[in-house]
Amino acid sequence: MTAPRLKVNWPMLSDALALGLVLLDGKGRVLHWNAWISRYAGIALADAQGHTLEEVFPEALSAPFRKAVANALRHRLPIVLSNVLHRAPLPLYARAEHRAADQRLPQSVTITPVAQPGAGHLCLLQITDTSTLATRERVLQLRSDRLSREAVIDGLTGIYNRKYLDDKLRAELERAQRSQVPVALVMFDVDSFKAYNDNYGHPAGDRVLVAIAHAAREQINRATDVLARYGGEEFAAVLPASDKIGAQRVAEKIRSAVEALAIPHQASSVAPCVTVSLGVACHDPRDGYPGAHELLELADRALYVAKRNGRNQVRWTISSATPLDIFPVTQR
Ligand SMILES: Nc1nc2c(ncn2[C@@H]2O[C@H](COP(=O)(O)OP(=O)(O)OP(=O)(O)O)[C@@H](O)[C@H]2O)c(=O)[nH]1
Repeated sequence: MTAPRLKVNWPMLSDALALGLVLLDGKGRVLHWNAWISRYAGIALADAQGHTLEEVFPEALSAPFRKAVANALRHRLPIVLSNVLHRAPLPLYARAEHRAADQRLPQSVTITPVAQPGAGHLCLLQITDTSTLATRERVLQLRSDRLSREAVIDGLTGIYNRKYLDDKLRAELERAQRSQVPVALVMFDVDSFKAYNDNYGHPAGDRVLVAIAHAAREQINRATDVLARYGGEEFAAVLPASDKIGAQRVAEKIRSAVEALAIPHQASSVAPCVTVSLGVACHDPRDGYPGAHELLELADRALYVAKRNGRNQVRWTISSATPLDIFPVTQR
């Protein structure tokens, strides 16, 4: 049994397609295009037939597109212009306001050489609208940006988290070694914070951490400085290209900014308000190459001395220090 023969109306069928079709002759002149192209180009087929695409779209076809069509006609090379590298080769617009703003429809274009007996070599262009793909890509990009941000940001205070600071400290120590510039680390910790939580409640304690983070951030001016919540009620700042004078100044500014917040703390063993103790470790590349862990330990040791000596103060040390080389900054 033979299959029933159907006389297909190809032009009608191509007009029903949800993609653009353009057929060019061997000289690159339009032989035919479908209704989809007429709609998005805003040009009737009759006005395009017999003209090259440069003549039809004098307002700029992308250079890679023109080259790809020429290669298809001259060397019979098929090509796909993906929307990643070539977002919109043809001036096609979904809406009039997009045309006014030259906001082209995102497209993917497939260019195929076609041998037509009796008519020489033709070239078929298929153009698909990739705007939904582009929207999905944008959404995925936004989501991925958000996830990358969340991975390095502390949820409570909005400043960087420990992981980011550890990475940054390692990178800055390497850079310090290469460029022979100093780098400093400040660690600070809220004084009598257990007593604060016990007295005012955990949510009030959280608000104090947020206020301290914001106050400290305002004291850190350089774009390359990084302030992080290092864990619990402990914070840290990496100060690239800072020597001990600069780092001591920043640490003292943080100390007095927290004091100036004047957050009442009746249960503190130090002052009637919330205070912080700070330890600074400065690294001069001429003293060798300490690891991040070593510098953190030095800053922590200085912080410990600040705590032991009465809190609400800054103590500092340098990377070539012996365990006893911890010096005061805060003047009393
Ligand atoms: N509200 C709040 N409290 C926290 C958070 N993380 C840690 N803490 C509390 O911080 C307190 C730290 O207590 P300690 O390590 O004893 O230190 P401290 O009481 O501040 O005493 P010094 O540091 O010696 O002045 C603990 O009670 C923790 O529960 C947090 O995210 N929010």
